[in-house]
Amino acid sequence: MAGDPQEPQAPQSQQSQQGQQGQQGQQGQQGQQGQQGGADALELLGEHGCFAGRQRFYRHASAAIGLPMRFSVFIPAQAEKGRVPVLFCLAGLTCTEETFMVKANAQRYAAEHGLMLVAPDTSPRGAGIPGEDDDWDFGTGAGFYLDAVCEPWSRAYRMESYICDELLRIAATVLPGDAGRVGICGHSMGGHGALVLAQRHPGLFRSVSAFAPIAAPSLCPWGRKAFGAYLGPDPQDWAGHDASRLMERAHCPFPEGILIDQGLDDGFLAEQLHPEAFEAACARAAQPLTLRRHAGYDHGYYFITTFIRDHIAFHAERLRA
Ligand SMILES: N[C@@H](CCC(=O)N[C@@H](CS)C(=O)NCC(=O)O)C(=O)O
Repeated sequence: MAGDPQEPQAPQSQQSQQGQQGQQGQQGQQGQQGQQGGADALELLGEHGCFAGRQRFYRHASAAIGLPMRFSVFIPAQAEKGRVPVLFCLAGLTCTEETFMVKANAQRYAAEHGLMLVAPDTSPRGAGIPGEDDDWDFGTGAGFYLDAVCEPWSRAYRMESYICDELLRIAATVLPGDAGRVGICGHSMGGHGALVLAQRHPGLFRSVSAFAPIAAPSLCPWGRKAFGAYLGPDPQDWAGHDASRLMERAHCPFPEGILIDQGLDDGFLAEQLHPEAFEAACARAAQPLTLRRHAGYDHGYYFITTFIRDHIAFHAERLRA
């Protein structure tokens, strides 16, 4: 369990989480950074056998956030033979680094395809910012996967840098991920994160999908509340962090398509999610989009686990080369 620090029972070859790059196959430019100075040292909090691979939970001192951060990773058995493609899995409001791994059943399909899964926490924790724990949809558990520019949030709420610089580097150096084959998916706030980070960092992420994403945060209460505090009161300043507004000014950033699943019994759909705005933006941008609307499914993980197999296969196909 991620919340219980325990003595790791890692195999001998994995007890040190640094300096094993040479055994994990080829490493790219980012691998060089991971070897210097021990800045990316990881503390193994828990490890479990899972579909012939390893499910691990880590804590580390995050330079991007300035606080300890936790993340989880599923390493498939294929990593014993060399670097493997990586899929970042971003969870929604109130979730932790544990939620997706425990509830989505993604490991079963990631093991089949040889994909490594990385699930970060959903915000910094314990930043000491007044009000950070007051609301379930803002502050702790609600980092929105962006770098805040407004004080006091900008002191720690830097989830975009954390994921795109720090965690990606760790995944491809200390861990056996391939920096050239990285995809991103997410749920709700994490779906927003996936659609936005993929568009903001097209060189990093080669595939993108989402479950019930907050697809037009400028238009919904969750997004307005978070963006207003993290990015400032002027909605003009939010355009670069809104999946639909980014797509409106793009031209087919993902020629191999984007996959979104949305439950039609989702209680947040009408007020918070706005997939139709992203759909319209994709049409304008000539971006292929598969947006599947499913009667009878709500916002939760029973919905996600129903369709996770398709998302893992979608990413595996695009990350294979
Ligand atoms: N405010 C409610 C709703 C939060 C919620 O639905 N969070 C979604 C993401 S937006 C989630 O994935 N929750 C975790 C779960 O369903 O296990 C709560 O605190 O439970």
